[in-house]
Amino acid sequence: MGVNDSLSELRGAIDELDSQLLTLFNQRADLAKAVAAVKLREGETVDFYRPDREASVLRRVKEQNPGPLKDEHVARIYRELMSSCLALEKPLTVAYLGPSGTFTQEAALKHFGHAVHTVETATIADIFHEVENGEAHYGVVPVENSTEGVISHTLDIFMNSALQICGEVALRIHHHLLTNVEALDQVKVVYSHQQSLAQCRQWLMSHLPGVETIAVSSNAEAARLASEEGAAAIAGEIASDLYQLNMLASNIEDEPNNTTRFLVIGQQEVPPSGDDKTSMMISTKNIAGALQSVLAPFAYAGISLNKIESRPSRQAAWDYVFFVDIDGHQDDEKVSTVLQELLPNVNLLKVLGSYPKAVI
Ligand SMILES: O=C(O)C(=O)C[C@]1(C(=O)O)C=C[C@@H](O)C=C1
Repeated sequence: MGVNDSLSELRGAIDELDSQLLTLFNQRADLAKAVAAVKLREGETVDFYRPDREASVLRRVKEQNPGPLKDEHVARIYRELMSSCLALEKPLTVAYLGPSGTFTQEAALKHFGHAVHTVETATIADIFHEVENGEAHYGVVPVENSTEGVISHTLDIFMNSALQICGEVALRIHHHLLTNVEALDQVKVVYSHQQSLAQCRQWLMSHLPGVETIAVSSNAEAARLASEEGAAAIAGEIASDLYQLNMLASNIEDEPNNTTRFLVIGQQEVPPSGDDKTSMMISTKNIAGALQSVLAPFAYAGISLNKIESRPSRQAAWDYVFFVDIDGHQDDEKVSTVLQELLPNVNLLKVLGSYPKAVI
């Protein structure tokens, strides 16, 4: 079959393959249902969702993909396929920062696929509460942006939470100016979340100088206000569809690689997937060289440090907690040896979770 065949012959061949794919997809779904039955038989508390297994399935299809389909597109197809298989095992509820149309919802759907049920919350703290109370199985919280840095509020909540980090999601963030007015000179007010206003600061200064900007609780809320009041909002594409606003200017973020990283939180510890990260919270003793003595053992063991952030501990003035991300899983011998070594030198060491690095 190829370019010399007629359109109807080629479409007939596609129909034939689609029928085979449909049979194979459903055979795969039957196997996932059988896996669920085995999980129920073997465990008292059952985690139907297995982030480590999902990451290795996605990595494997990307590695084995012969093309011409792009690796990332094949991974997205499998992302949705596994999401549907998991929904047959156990329908999952995932909490995100609402209202609907926020980037956190987009991140949740990117990570879990569209077969999960997403529930909105009013604040980041509420996402933690929903998961802690069992109202939601998992939650997705923003943690850092490549332009604006860390979302300190999220880190602060981790200090008092027993939840585990089960995964990470990286989302390219495109901001658009959404409004139903016809031209830029008719825009009198721009609503958005403060992070998004900051990410578009240069664009606002050069295209809407002197126009009032108002920070609100989320970009979706900004879009809702813009549609009600005839104002403008900076938000993403989903919000433009949801609130029926035109895109007067697109991709207005100052930094072309503007990316936000989100964390998936839940009640489960994730086993190694083969390519993992570990996030931890460390409180050092208030003595000279304390931070050095915490970081040096990672370097000696050849463990890469991805990130270190400090936050006031809120226990005493000028007392700090460090949030550290490293390469590797807490069950890896190299990592667990260093964690043991650190214990005598710190006031607190709390592993927030080991989880697969983002695959899609
Ligand atoms: O392997 C499992 O544990 C499954 O439940 C199957 C499956 C899949 O569809 O491949 C589905 C859900 C899990 O999160 C991981 C993988």
